[in-house]
Amino acid sequence: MLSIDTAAHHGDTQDLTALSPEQTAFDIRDLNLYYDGKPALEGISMKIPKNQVTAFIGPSGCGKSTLLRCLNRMNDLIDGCKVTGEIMLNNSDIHHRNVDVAALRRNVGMVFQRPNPFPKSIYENVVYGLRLQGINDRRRLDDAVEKALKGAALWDEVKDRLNDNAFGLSGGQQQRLVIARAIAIEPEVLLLDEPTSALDPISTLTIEELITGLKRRFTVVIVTHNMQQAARVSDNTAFMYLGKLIEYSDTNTLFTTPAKKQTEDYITGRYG
Ligand SMILES: Nc1ncnc2c1ncn2[C@@H]1O[C@H](COP(=O)(O)OP(=O)(O)OP(=O)(O)O)[C@@H](O)[C@H]1O
Repeated sequence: MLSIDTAAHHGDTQDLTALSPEQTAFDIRDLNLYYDGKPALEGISMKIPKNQVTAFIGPSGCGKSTLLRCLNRMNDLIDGCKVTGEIMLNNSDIHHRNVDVAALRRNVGMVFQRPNPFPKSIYENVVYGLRLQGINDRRRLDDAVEKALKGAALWDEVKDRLNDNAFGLSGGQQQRLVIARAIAIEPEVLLLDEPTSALDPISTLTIEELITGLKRRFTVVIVTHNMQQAARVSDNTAFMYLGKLIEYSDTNTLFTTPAKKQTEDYITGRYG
């Protein structure tokens, strides 16, 4: 029996291979990725369900962040990076030549390990993406700020100082501000790359609670080093090792009755 508690957020087991197109956010098909000819992802196929939290876990260097970055084509920015295979989002491959990559990245937002607010007011951080879209109507922006900050569980802490510089916030508040900035433009998907690894335990807990709430409006994909975190926040977990997807199932099954010995060895702390 493994000691990780997955009871908090999960219902029944689910068969992730049997998701219908309507239930599926990403359908990844035989994805391979090479950095300067060296494989970093090999033959990844998986369906990531809509409005759930899916976690990527595995030892350092196994390809978690690389796979996450594939989902909004952030790897395009890396020289020498080559991708083969398909990633279907809303029934079309995000690699298709007609895809507007900027629009894709608006629809598939990303939050990184270290909070990266802009050197601007709290308010201007949140409305940044809206202003880029040409929205300047004060009432509309005010409403969006309130909605996004409430959605990021930060409103009560900052509502009386929206014009203060974002750098005056704590690290945990800055990370929630960055999440507010990402959700203000109403993406379908939020990618979180180790969003709490630079935060203290209390801020980590606040963000974990927030993530659980976010899935009502967004599909969430999170990379985490922390297995307890994956167990606490995610509905589904993918265990990766050396660029391969070793096992992928609902979180409860993966942590209580893993099908593969490699998964069991990892979650029981035998390596990694
Ligand atoms: N920009 C890059 N150029 C070349 N190789 C890279 C690049 N980014 C990652 N890699 C390599 O790809 C492999 C997977 O790295 P990746 O960062 O995706 O793993 P990870 O599981 O997220 O690791 P960690 O948990 O340490 O962040 C590693 O061997 C890494 O060295």
